[in-house]
Amino acid sequence: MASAGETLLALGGKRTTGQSIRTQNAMAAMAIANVVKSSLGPLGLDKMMVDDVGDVTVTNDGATILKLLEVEHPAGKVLVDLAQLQDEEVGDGTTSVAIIAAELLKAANELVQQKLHPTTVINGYRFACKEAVRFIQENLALSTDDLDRTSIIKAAKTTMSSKLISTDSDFFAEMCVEATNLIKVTDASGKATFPIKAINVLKAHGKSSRESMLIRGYALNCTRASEAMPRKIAGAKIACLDFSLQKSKMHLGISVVVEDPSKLEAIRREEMEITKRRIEKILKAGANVILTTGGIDDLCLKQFVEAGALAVRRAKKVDLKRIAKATGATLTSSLATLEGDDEQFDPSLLGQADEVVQERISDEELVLIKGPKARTAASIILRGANDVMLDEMERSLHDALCVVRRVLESKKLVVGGGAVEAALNVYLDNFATTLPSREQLAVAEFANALLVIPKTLASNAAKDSTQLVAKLRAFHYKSQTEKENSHLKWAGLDLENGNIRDNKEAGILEPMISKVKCLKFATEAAITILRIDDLIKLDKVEKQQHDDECM
Ligand SMILES: Nc1ncnc2c1ncn2[C@@H]1O[C@H](COP(=O)(O)OP(=O)(O)OP(=O)(O)O)[C@@H](O)[C@H]1O
Repeated sequence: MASAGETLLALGGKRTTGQSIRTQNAMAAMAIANVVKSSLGPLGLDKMMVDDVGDVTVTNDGATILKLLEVEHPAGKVLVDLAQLQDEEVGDGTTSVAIIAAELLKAANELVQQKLHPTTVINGYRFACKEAVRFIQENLALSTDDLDRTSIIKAAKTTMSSKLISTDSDFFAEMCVEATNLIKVTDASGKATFPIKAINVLKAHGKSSRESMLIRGYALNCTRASEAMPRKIAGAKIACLDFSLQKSKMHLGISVVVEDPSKLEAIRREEMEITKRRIEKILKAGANVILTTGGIDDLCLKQFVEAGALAVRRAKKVDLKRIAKATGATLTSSLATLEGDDEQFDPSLLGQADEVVQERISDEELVLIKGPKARTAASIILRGANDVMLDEMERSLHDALCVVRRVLESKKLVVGGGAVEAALNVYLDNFATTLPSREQLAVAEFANALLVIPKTLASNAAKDSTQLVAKLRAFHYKSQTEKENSHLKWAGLDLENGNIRDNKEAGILEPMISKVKCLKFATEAAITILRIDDLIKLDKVEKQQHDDECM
């Protein structure tokens, strides 16, 4: 039987409308946010996820937790997508965005229950979000002049404070800032960008995380194909190939009928000759380092050894793409020319680097491409006890790299530890009273919903959240109403001591873009779900019945 708000469809399915669907969606969003809530902040805890084949993931990253949850509820899925979006756009703040969105939705649902039209709530939320972003940009952002290397390191440390590597955050923050600076690219207009995908992160079992290292250059987790090849090549000319240098075989489905048995040997020889000729062409173009995604036959290795070249087989395609970008090479998938005649390998396809060398780093042999000509490159080798730990270290490092990049690109920071949320709460609360329309209620609820962040941070740190947040609001009220106390706008939570402190001085800094995007995305997601007032769910077609019909 259908429950209240649900009607049965003639087609075979269910339709849920009005308040019932709104409450259902808000509850689903809250359920999802509650999963990640306890992982927020420096004293938040980790989650252990075990998938259907028994793979274990231990993480504190909101986006990863939500991705692994396999949420089925449509409104819940919006929240999962929201966290992914924040992850892609900013890299950090994924837990916060899910929590704020769920809180906004809960508040909106209550307003609608009090007979405020959803459209009014939506307008109020949009208005409040716009005003909040403006307030952050004008009053809460730390200007470019205050930014130096230490501030960037502090921002990286803040994002790592909640992660597994928090105890070594000084060490890793330095490493992230150095690595990001290494891959700086300045375009023609003089604008600097930091494509952090160019940083290759390798993971190696064993030793402690402190023994992780940064390498200037691209580290390829492969060794040279033969011991007879040189270990080091200076003035490297690099060919990046996406095909095998093995005995060439006929394509599948092609058959050659040979009537004369003596011709068989000739065919075999020619098969080998084709590859030999290819290698000759590559070497003739000037290549002395050959990297390929495919295999290299032992017979062909001889040619490389004789030419004094260094060849690497079975490299990952993604690595070769990055090496090609860094050295100015072109990843070549065949030697065929457009004219269709004989195969060619043009010297312009080669990339250049100061040196390519095989070195023993930690316990492994790696091929390093040092001083690439087109762009600089950086690699980080992570050390850790086991896979689970290394994976989480990689995720945390990724978050920190994203934060460093954002700070370097936008050059704006805000203070963390609930400072921004509390300041916005006080400001929007006052701002709401100046609005003579119904939207006033929605703006006030928006302001209240933001307090979920300091409240959760405090309760995760086992502190009295009600008292702490009240104290924090009082500080921010003073900062906004008394000119001589304006420095109190940097007041945030001191979670270790359960107090309020100047978080700017304490070095709890976050990129401004992370907060701004977090607010914008959370508001948009809440609005998307709030707009729904009808859910039509069709019944699944019974497979058994379908099979019977087919028989
Ligand atoms: N030392 C600190 N003292 C007080 N608050 C802190 C401290 N370090 C971080 N925070 C706060 O913790 C929150 C960030 O927590 P966390 O890193 O767990 O979540 P997230 O960044 O939202 O999501 P994720 O890291 O999972 O993508 C921010 O609000 C930040 O201001």
